[in-house]
Amino acid sequence: MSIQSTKENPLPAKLFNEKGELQRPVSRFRNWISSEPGSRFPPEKGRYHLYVSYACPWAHRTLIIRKLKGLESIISVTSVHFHMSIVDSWRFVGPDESLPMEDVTPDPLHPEFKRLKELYYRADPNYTGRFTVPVLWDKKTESIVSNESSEIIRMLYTEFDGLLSEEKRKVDLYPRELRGEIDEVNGWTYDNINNGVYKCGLAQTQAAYHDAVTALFASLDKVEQQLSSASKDGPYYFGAFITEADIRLYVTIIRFDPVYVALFKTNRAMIRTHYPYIHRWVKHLYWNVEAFGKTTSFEHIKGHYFTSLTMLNPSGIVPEGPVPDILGLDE
Ligand SMILES: N[C@@H](CCC(=O)N[C@@H](CS)C(=O)NCC(=O)O)C(=O)O
Repeated sequence: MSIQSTKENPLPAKLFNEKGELQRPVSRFRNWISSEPGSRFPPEKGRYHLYVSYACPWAHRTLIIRKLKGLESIISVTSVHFHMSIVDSWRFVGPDESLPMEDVTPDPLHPEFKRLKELYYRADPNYTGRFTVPVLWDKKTESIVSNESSEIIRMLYTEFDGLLSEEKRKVDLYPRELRGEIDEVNGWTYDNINNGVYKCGLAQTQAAYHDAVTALFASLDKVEQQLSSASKDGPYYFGAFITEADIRLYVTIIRFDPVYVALFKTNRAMIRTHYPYIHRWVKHLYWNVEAFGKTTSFEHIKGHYFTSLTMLNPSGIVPEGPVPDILGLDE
């Protein structure tokens, strides 16, 4: 069976395989900021700008690291409006629009730009891919360093360390002794959880949905197990300190009950009722660790998914529940 792009499913047909399963395209701009001598993109204060959406889980990763590493005064940020057009992608807010959260402004570098796609065309007039966030922009060469979040976060871990305080330099989110485990966890977390929820929501056949939702909940069970055994050493995925595994998982789990359960039909269970260890872990990060809580906006998150993915929610109505979006630490 081949999947066609239709009014009901306006996403391009090439995003799906013949089984109706979502195939996320690979990112096109894959340069690295590097402190190596002679590097094309050396770390410099004020040179780079991150374009994000507070709604987007991939962009959310970069916002968390920027705060954890204390890069706020080194890398500036702009968030787009939470509404994403399926055809034209993200837009900047207008000068008179006011949305929650910091840095939701017109493009400060190109005030004439209305949409994120103009940035992509500035970097490459022949660009043909999707216009995704995050984008790490180089002000000096007016080009995109990278639009792949998994690589942007790793640049931010170490490449700016020469500009940071001793305390921030010590923040190590990818410690040598855990790299093997983190990479192993990343593989199935990405396939079955981060991208897995999208595979559930955008599946074009019952079988594709069933396979995705089964893999998703089997992986959540595995995470629950891990957090239960790590909890004797501390509140994080590997116990005592935050690593990349916490960041990659958080951005999906924080959106799970408020969005994915309803919109993506991941409703075999909710985190708050069925996964006590995951629930405790996510509440701790949200309430106690600023880099997580202060970069999370339920207005952007709910507004985005329920009004943008109109093929799943044609009325664009944003559900009021669950109430509250996240429970308190002792609830
Ligand atoms: N591989 C990319 C994926 C980013 C991505 O898919 N972002 C979505 C938002 S959650 C997007 O901007 N989509 C716009 C579009 O497809 O038009 C990354 O991790 O950086």
